[in-house]
Parts: sequence; structure tokens; C-alpha cells
Amino acid sequence: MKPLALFGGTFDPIHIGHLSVAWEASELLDAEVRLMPASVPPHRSAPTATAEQRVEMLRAALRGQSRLTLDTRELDRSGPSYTIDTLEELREEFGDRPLVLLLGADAFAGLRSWQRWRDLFDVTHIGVINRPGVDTFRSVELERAVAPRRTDDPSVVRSQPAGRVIELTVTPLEISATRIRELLAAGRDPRYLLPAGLFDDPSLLAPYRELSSP
Ligand SMILES: Nc1ncnc2c1ncn2[C@@H]1O[C@H](COP(=O)(O)OP(=O)(O)OP(=O)(O)O)[C@@H](O)[C@H]1O
Ligand SMILES: O=C(O)c1ccc[n+]([C@@H]2O[C@H](COP(=O)([O-])O)[C@@H](O)[C@H]2O)c1
Repeated sequence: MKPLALFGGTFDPIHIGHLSVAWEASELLDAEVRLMPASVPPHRSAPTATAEQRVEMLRAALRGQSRLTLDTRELDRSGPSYTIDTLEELREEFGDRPLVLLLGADAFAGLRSWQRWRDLFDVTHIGVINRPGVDTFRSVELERAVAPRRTDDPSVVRSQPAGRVIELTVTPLEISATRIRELLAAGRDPRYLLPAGLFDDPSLLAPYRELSSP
């Protein structure tokens, strides 16, 4: 069955790195991929842009293609957007369809500090995406914990609803939202690090440009 993959993030703002790795993950898994903005991202300070502003940027970024779509369900909940709550809700909705939680290697490295992290494997597979400068299995404890679940075969992921960890090797792109916020705050114009749609409406990037205003 065609898997449904969820790529959660703060997307403050969405950048070309997110889009490119999500696109390649969708090809590698032959999956439908949804970008899923966190309303209140756990484990980090409040984003610069509001949830509504981040969703507007995502809409602008995703325009003109249909492979990647938007899932705003986390905006309907108050409090921290714990992934386990979201995935349990998705499991209820999608029955036995394979679900894959896509995580960049840096996000995956912190998995053991997540809310009820072990329960995630009851409801989803995890697809780990390489990221420049991050050793995907740098934590021996995490490597040991997931070793029995690892596979490099997408057909295994397609044949069961949850419980496996698959490494997805994508074109590495050293782009981060932190760097983009710094550039915008410095009055720079990171045109080719951001999707073109974000430049169509000047109000979309205003929250970051305002950081440099006196
Ligand atoms: N260039 C990239 N390559 C691979 N994965 C990425 C890349 N950028 C972001 N991700 C992944 O996308 C998800 C959402 O990331 P997030 O929205 O926090 O972006 P970020 O660029 O890491 O932001 P920030 O710099 O603000 O921490 C995470 O799983 C993260 O690991
Ligand atoms: O559920 C948790 O405890 C948890 C802890 C940290 C991060 N997450 C999720 O991981 C995704 C990436 O987070 P971030 O902070 O790198 O944008 C995003 O969907 C977050 O909601 C989830």
C-alpha cells in the first residue's frame, strides 16, 4: 500500500532544503508526503513567525506541484505539538496504511528525549534523512535501540503499517532556517535558498526582516 509520510517541522521559514529532501523521500518510498507544521514545537524556543504565518509560507512554497501537500492538524491542538499524539490520531484515521515519520538526522538524534518515543513505533515507521554535518547514528544508545527495526528495503516499509526505521539517502543540502533568519535579519536576500513563492508577497518574509529594524 502506498505509504503516507509526514514531515513535521517548525518551518520558520520553509526552505529549499526541506522541499528537496521531502521530494526525494517521496520518490525513494513511493509515498504521499505531507508537510506538517508544529503549532508549538516542543524542545525549542518560540518561532519567529506565528503558526498562521508559517502556514501561509508553506502554502506559497507548495503552489504549482501536487507531490507534496500540507497537513495543518497540529494547529488545531493547544499546548506542545507532541508527535506521538499526532501519529496516534493519524493511525485512527488511516487504519492499516503504512505511515512514515520523516526526520532529518539532527531531529532523529534527539528522539530519545521525545514524549513517549518508544510508542511511536507502534503507530509509524521512521524515515531518517541525512543532513550535512550530522552523523546519523552518532548515539550508540539510539543505534542499539533501533537496530532490530532497521531496514534498507522500501518494500518492507510498504508491506507493514509501522515499526521499522529506514535510512533515506538524499542529495545533501547545507541549508537551515537559522541561517536564513540570520541573512534576512541582516537585510540580505537569500533568493535561491528559499522557494520562489515566498518572494511573491513581501509580507511573507516580513517577520524575519523586522528582526533587523530598530
Ligand atoms: N537541509 C536539510 N537537510 C535534511 N533535513 C533537514 C534540512 N533542513 C531541515 N531538515 C529537517 O526538517 C525537519 C524540520 O526542520 P526545521 O523546520 O526545524 O528546519 P531547520 O532548518 O532545522 O530549522 P532551524 O535552523 O530553525 O532549527 C527536521 O526533521 C529537520 O531535521
Ligand atoms: O513529540 C516530541 O516530544 C517532539 C520533540 C521534538 C520535536 N518534535 C517534532 O519534530 C519535528 C521537527 O522539530 P524541529 O524542532 O526540528 O522543527 C516537529 O514536527 C516537532 O513537533 C517532537
